[in-house]
Amino acid sequence: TSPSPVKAQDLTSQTRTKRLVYEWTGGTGYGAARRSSRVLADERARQVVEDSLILPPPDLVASRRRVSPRFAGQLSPLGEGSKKLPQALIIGVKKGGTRALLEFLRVHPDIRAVGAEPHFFDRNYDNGLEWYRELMPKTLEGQITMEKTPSYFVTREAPARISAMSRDTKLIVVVRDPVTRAISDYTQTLSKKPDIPSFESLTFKNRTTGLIDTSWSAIQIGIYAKHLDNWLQYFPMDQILFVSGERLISDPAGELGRVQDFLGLKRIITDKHFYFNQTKGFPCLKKAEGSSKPHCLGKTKGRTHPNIDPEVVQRLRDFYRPFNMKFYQMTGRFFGWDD
Ligand SMILES: Nc1ncnc2c1ncn2[C@@H]1O[C@H](COP(=O)(O)OS(=O)(=O)O)[C@@H](OP(=O)(O)O)[C@H]1O
Repeated sequence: TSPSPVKAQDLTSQTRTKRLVYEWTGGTGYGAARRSSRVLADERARQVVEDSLILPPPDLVASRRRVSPRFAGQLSPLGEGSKKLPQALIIGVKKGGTRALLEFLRVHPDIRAVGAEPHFFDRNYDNGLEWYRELMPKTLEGQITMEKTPSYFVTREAPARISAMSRDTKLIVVVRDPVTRAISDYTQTLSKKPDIPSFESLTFKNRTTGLIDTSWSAIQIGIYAKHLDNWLQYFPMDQILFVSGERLISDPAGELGRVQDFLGLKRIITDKHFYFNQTKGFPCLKKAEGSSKPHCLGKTKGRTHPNIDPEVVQRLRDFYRPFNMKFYQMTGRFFGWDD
């Protein structure tokens, strides 16, 4: 089959992204002031990032699939309404707090969301938009359809594909301190594969020189500024909202206020909807969507992290600092990860 227009567009984007990434890694001046061997090592690492950031093409599913029951969304009253493509997406980041945000947003009567992660714009794109639309819950006039798939944020093709669906799609990214995010990511993998090497050994290409292995996805995902560059080729900044993963825990109502404003919704989700569950150690909902009972997220959310060698944590903090600074500059928000 001949390539679709979207794929041709993707290729142009790849070239453009590479050029841009090159320009800003060379031109920001971050690190130029203190050119220690560590900084030089970081520069080398950034070069590696530039080459490896373009993630491998997704494992596209060729055949049209039947919609699985686990995708079944919420029903509108009396099952009325129609299925629409999402107008807003939570695109990342993995382990940022994306499930908490979606569960909290579902409390809003004007939001209808798919529970499972459709992975349409990365793994299932070849299934086509109709397949995607079928996954969505029915909505009434004025309601917003949403889904969350955290891997979109680091998928090279995702911005062009989402823009091809609708240039007006609103994008939400929950970001979290990249060092804690990496440890959280590792903790999740460890829970499934207990025999993997230690976090410390996976972090470095060479522990003696301190060269960080930026090809390890746990590290690469946290280079937010670089991934964001790719999105900015297709979407203006005011169409992307950044939610602080830390604030989502310390002040969920505050962050939900910002999200409701961004989506053009009345601020219905407020402080009254949350309580802090001491046992869970996280905010929970007093009443989940469609229920009268309190609801905390499940056991896979809020895992205990292993202790990581403090020197390795410090090395990672040093590595991420210039990328974080760039990210604060781009988004106009200070996330406070480098205090
Ligand atoms: N209210 C509430 N309850 C439980 N957990 C919360 C909450 N708010 C944010 N978080 C944080 O969400 C982290 C998991 O992020 P994601 O849901 O984005 O993970 S995933 O990418 O979908 O696997 C998860 O990471 P870990 O603590 O490392 O497990 C939590 O820290």
